[in-house]
Amino acid sequence: MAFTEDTLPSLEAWKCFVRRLEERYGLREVPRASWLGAQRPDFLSHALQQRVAYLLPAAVCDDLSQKEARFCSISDQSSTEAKVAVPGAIIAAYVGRNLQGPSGGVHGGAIASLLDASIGMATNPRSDPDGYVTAQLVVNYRQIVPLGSYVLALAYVHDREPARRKCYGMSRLVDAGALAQSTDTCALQLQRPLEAARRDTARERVYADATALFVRQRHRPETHGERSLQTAAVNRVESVSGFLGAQARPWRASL
Ligand SMILES: CCCCCCCCCCCCCCCC(=O)SCCNC(=O)CCNC(=O)[C@H](O)C(C)(C)COP(=O)(O)OP(=O)(O)OC[C@H]1O[C@@H](n2cnc3c(N)ncnc32)[C@H](O)[C@@H]1OP(=O)(O)O
Repeated sequence: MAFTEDTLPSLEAWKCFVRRLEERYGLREVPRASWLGAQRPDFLSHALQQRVAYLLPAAVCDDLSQKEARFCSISDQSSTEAKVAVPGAIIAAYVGRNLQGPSGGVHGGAIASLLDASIGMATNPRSDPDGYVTAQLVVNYRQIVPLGSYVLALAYVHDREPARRKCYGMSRLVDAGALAQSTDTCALQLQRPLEAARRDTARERVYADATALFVRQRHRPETHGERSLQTAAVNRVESVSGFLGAQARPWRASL
């Protein structure tokens, strides 16, 4: 997949999303060297200014099948630092009518997928997006998610046992309110977990939460042809999007 200017989110949408995240959560991140910066100096300078480490816009949204998964990174793949796992992640997503479940709200599988993806993003180092896979995911559905909502999955890693290849994470799916409404669905990997991911805050409605065990694979499945890290990450995002889309269509047809 080629990364052209067209496949990136608009700078305005991104600025707006980051500003609102900062307002709500006091998000402050350390900038990285740039792969993206070479292509989009305006993105990089804004990222450096805002100190946001990483941006990974995804196509986990209403018109999943039409939307292309989009990806960009402001991390330096070759640096040692980039090999360090990120302990936090956020996915902002629009959950539309094509994700309707039997409850009349958003389908539980779509909710589980968002929670899983966010913990996966917090668990996997940028240098190795395929390293850890979900071994166990426990979801508590606390409130129906209304169709047509904007939601945030706030994830963090609370425990790692590298010797035993295990990593435990948690994520909360909360109402994004006005925070994400003017932006594309997107995701960020964070160098520090958000405090809000750890506990309920009075400010936001919690729709669901999940705990997960991720295990580092001993043997990787065969892949066809050589894949760059970027391609692997895009594939990962596409698979989450694809799952949500595939899940949604049969439900819509049967209702
Ligand atoms: C520039 C680029 C940037 C890109 C940056 C983007 C990042 C983008 C990230 C996106 C994130 C997407 C997130 C989606 C993630 C999936 O959806 S992955 C797909 C769903 N998961 C799977 O398909 C996994 C299938 N299962 C398996 O492959 C294997 O069972 C596993 C999980 C690898 C474990 O198998 P194994 O290696 O034989 O494990 P084994 O040695 O028996 O066990 C290791 C340890 O784990 C424990 N364990 C294993 N399984 C379990 C279990 N189910 N329950 C409890 N304990 C277990 C064992 O008890 C053992 O514990 P200790 O004895 O060491 O204490």
